[in-house]
Amino acid sequence: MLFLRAGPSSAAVAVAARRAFLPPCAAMNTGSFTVWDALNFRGGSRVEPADSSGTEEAYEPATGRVIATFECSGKKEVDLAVKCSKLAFRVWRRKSGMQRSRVLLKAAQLIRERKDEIATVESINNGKSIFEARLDIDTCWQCLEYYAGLASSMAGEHIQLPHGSFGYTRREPLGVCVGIGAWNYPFQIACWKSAPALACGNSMVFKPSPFTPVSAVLLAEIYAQAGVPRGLFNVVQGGAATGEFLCQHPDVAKVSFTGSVPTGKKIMELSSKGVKPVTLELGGKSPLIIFSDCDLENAVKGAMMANFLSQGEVCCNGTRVFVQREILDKFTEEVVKQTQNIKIGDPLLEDTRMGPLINQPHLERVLGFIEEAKKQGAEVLCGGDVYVPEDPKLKNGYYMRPCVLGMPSHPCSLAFYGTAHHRFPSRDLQRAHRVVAELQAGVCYINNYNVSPVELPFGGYKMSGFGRENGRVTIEYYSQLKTVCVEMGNVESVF
Ligand SMILES: C[N+](C)(C)CCCC=O
Repeated sequence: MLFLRAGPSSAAVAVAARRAFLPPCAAMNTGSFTVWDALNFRGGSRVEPADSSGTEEAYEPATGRVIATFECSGKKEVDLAVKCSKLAFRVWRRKSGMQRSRVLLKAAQLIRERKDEIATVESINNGKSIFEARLDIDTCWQCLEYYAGLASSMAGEHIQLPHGSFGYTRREPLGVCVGIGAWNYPFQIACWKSAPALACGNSMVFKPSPFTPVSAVLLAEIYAQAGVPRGLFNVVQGGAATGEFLCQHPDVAKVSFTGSVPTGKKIMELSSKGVKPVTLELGGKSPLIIFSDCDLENAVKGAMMANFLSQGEVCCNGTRVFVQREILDKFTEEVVKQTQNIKIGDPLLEDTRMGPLINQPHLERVLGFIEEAKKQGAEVLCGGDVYVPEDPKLKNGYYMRPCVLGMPSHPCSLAFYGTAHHRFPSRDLQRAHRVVAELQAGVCYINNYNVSPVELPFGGYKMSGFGRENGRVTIEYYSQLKTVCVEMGNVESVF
């Protein structure tokens, strides 16, 4: 179905006209999926943007096909989305926590019911295996359920003052929040940002990465179906220009971003002009420490989880693996063996465990990192080259064989980037906790890696950002505290 509003740009009209002649439904198969529907969502429906800051194409990484062509939202469209969001906020903020909770629970149930469909879209647009995409979607409905549970727990304090006077605090929502997502976990990021925001009584305008524009609109439809006020959760598509309009908008109260360090800095700079709080969930190149007293089998499994989820395109991956010398050879042998056994291929096949990288430039960048590491003395122990699957429809996909590098003792440019998260397997729990206390990292895993229970706060230290997603603490990042001071006696003026 196609929705148009008055006054779209000529480019948006052109896209809409093209869509009007195309079939309305999309086959959910590798090599044939195409999105004809509008990808912006505003005021409760899919819409073409009112103006444009450029045209983008989204790809299916497995085949290199264009699956969607869309207009990037311009200033006018961003204004309209924020306006809708502001109106919906006025309604939503007055709901009780229990009322908001019921809507979030309904949305969680809808995500569960549509899990396979959402995971399929995610797998096609991102390239990750369907097996993994389903696990991602599980953390999405869990996140909504978790914040539904917390929605009614937002409360203040009562504080007694002398002579019967008193004060109290109210925990209040911020207003229109902006979420800006990354391409590695498109639907998950939209949920991890919107669930706490909405639970606290905020509204949201969400901008997905232009590489993965498709699934956030499904979330918008789900929220609408679950009963949020029209305009509470809007989606604008676009790249840097659209992001800038959002960050600079005077009616935006907060920006939460997941993505690269340079873009995070830019977002912080733009938001600072309006003194807007930001949450930054940025990249990292985290160390993974393997102690010699570990359970080797679990340590190897942990190293695989730390490096190869989502084709290795994960912000908190443990890409620098430090292994105690006594077990280095055995550990390396096992990791190389298991890496070579990873089934690469069509992401929609049930037995595939690794799909293609997100796009051609990214593939070239990763291959370039490997070349650079080799120049610095690293030895390729397996993979690191382009992979061409046998299936002819995948021959233009962005595939690479997963790579294990034996690193020299001196640092490689490949390895040192930022600091996010650490983990190390050890049976000596005293040592584990002692080391954790010394690490400069937002998340530490002991005897596991890259698991994502929504009850636990997630985020980085230092260049990997600040603020947190998930966990109870995130309520504080989507709300503000109002203090009310009540005088029960006469005013004692100093004048
Ligand atoms: C779900 N993971 C694996 C913890 C990744 C979270 C998002 C980071 O890129």
